[in-house]
Amino acid sequence: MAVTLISTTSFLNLKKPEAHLHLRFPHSKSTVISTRRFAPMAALTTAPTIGLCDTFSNLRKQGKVAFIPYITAGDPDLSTTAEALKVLDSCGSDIIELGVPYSDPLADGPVIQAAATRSLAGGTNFDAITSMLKEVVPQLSCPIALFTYYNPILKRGIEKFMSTVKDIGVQGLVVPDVPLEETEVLSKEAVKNNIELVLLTTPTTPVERMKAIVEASEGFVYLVSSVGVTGARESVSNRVQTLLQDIKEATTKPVAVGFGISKPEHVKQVAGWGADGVIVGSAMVKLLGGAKSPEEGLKELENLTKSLKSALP
Ligand SMILES: O=P(O)(O)OC[C@@H](O)[C@@H](O)c1c[nH]c2ccccc12
Repeated sequence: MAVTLISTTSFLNLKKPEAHLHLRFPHSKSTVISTRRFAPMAALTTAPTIGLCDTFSNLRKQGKVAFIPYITAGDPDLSTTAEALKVLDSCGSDIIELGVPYSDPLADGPVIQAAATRSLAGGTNFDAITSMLKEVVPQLSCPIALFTYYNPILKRGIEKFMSTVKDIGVQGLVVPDVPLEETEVLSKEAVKNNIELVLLTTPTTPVERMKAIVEASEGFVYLVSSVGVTGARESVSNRVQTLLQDIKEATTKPVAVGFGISKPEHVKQVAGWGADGVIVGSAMVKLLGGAKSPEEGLKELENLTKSLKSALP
């Protein structure tokens, strides 16, 4: 079973990595946003999950669009996260994006920032997440998307980080605050560990930079639908349609759209514009983090997933 640890590159075109501490994600042109997987083992084992790219090509053959939910690991706690992964998987998610909580999630809006704070306050750390994944991944039929910022990777060391996540069957990597210029370092280690490196492009990424990004992206290209941070929006900008066209002129790689998507009509619209996948985060996180009990959160997560998934071709 392969877990896809998707780590994004280069939301911010940061000449000096320390600069990102003063920048909000994503920005005006000046800070061009480029873009840069617990019970005893073998409890239930299924065939190894295919990778990101293969997941998309299988869906493409069936004329389907990937549904990719995001939740924050450890919010409200890791055992609920383990259950949530199974719920999302059984409700038909094609790739599940799981966030590693981080103290300075500059690309995240209030919902996901609060989830990260709760999770860290509850003692969640990277080792606990990977041991949970080691147990849960064999029970899932879809690759998990685990989301992390650059510091946790640097703190652990890129090589050690990559081999650790590979051991849980990870196939991809995405980090929102790493400069595109440093993508190469991640990419080399990623390839060595058979990890697909997913890169992101945004509405403010200049065409030439977007082309370099989609060229280097593995697995799929993440199109950030709107400027600003993550968070459910009332509507999805029509600009996504032209952004998708521009990207599809530059590459045949699958493109998944994220940011702001939270309703079936959003999902329908983005799929209708030609997206190969839709990513829904804050709307999911809000249900889990805001519920009176984990059971209630899981039930609401199931309902939202089913309603969004059913809106997809
Ligand atoms: O929360 P939204 O608006 O539905 O967007 C998806 C987003 O949550 C997920 O892909 C994500 C979580 N944290 C991020 C940081 C940067 C880019 C993307 C993300």
